[in-house]
Amino acid sequence: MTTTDKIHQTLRDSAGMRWLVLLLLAFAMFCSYIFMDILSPIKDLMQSTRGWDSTAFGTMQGSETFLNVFVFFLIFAGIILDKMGVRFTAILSGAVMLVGATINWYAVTDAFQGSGLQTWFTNNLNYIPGFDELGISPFYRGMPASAKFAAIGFMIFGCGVEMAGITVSRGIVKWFKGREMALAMGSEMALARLGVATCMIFSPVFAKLGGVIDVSRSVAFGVVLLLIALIMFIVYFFMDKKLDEQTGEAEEKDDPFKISDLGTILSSGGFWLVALLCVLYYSAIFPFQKYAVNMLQCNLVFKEVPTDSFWATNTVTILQYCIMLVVAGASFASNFMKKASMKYGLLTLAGVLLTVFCYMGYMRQSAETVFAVFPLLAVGITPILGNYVDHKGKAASMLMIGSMLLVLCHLTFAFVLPEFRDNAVGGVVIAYLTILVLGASFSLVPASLWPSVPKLVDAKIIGSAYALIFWVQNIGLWLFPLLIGKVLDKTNTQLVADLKNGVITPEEAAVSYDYTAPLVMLACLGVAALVLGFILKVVDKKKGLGLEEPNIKA
Ligand SMILES: NCCCC[C@H](NC(=O)[C@@H](N)CC(=O)O)C(=O)O
Repeated sequence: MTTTDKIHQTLRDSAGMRWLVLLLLAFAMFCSYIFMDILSPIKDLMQSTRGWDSTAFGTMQGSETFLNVFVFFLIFAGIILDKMGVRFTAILSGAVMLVGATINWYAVTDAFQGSGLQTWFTNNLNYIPGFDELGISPFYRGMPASAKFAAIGFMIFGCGVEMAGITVSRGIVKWFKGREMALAMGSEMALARLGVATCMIFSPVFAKLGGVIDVSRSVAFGVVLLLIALIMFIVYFFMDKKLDEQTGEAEEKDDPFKISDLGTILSSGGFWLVALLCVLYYSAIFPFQKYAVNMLQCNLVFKEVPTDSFWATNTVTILQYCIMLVVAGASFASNFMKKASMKYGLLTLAGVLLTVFCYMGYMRQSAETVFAVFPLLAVGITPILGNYVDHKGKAASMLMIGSMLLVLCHLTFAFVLPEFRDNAVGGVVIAYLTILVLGASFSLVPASLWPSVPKLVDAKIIGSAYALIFWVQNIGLWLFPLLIGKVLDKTNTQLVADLKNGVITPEEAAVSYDYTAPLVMLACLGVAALVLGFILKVVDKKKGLGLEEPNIKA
């Protein structure tokens, strides 16, 4: 390297620095995905210790998207990102997440119980005029005070986490465009999936620590992680500042963002195709994730598992988590291996571990351990597929294949799985295979969708473009969990009546739903996503959008 080359080298040109930046951003997202689902695995404890029934729990969980969707916070977040730049917005989003999470934590502590605040919330904030009539209010009369206050915190956290999501995406584009951008995004998403698995395993552990139940400990664990996320964003701030000093390109000053830029995004046909594909695809995945364990309970017969000791209940799950870490590491490492034999060796190891993983889930035989395989494939293959997009392209084709697999999986859950209800082995095997294929689909689409956005809009307005896509997507993420619940009740009228009349117990009813109709509804979303994927491929070919082109041109 000559002296001149050295002078022109920026932080971004150093692979080590680039990947350090990715680690900072991805770890912050890992922490925020943990908080996002921190209460999901302890729904039962929220009911027994804080009196949150399913409606209170669901309403509190749903509050996350409220400000983003109905108060258009995500749109403002995009504008802030494009006006103020990545590093300012990263710190702002980290701080907003932390404030929201702290309120959420205080709401579930013992200190809140019996406080003046609890009395006030019990008597006030029963509805939001206008929203209540539409059935979209995050509060209702009779909602426990702690759930109302927690919902306020979760709403604020929701603004921060989605703002962080678009900021991290734009940060990755800034540091990796023209380099390993899809691999970087894939690795970031793989770590986010690991975050979901982490909270599923560790949240109950913290809540039950030392044999004394305290749900606020789980939330406190999440708050501490969000503090670490903020520190990660602060470190990122200084690295990003240094980069701008080196390149002399202050993104937010050189070519300031104007509101009219939003019109430019909205008038792009390619952008709309990707945004609609995103809402259709993610609406068939994230909302399904909330019901998947119950769907398996309703379609398979599981043997009783001892719950008397922590280790009897959790050993297999913790081992599965360790395997997941190894698979993630092997997948990530395989992208950097120069020798093909090493690469295949690591992939074979991942395959063997995957088999062990499935076998343990089968031995443990519970819906949660069977479904635990879902993030595993996504963790393992998202970085590999990202690497493929970087070097070979084919993003539009991957979107189509991913949507096709999604349809196939939902139809298998709807029509094939129920046929194996009395066949313990056959049912579990079909469930595993279908969940694995669904996990592959959940790698194909995200790994190709997000890195395609920078090819459709100008770099200056990429933050607003991501924000608009997230906003459209959030509408689906709010609507479909609600619709699945309503369709379930409407298509299981006998069950609902029997439960009401006391013919069956709530425990029996909970595992006896017929999921055919909601699953067909989700498969229809997949068909619509497939059609859009096909149109996108045709448009890409006609207009030369470059979606099938690799990110790294030799
Ligand atoms: N760099 C990729 C960013 C998108 C990742 C994507 N997450 C979302 O779309 C979130 N808006 C989801 C949510 O709000 O729950 C993902 O695949 O996880």
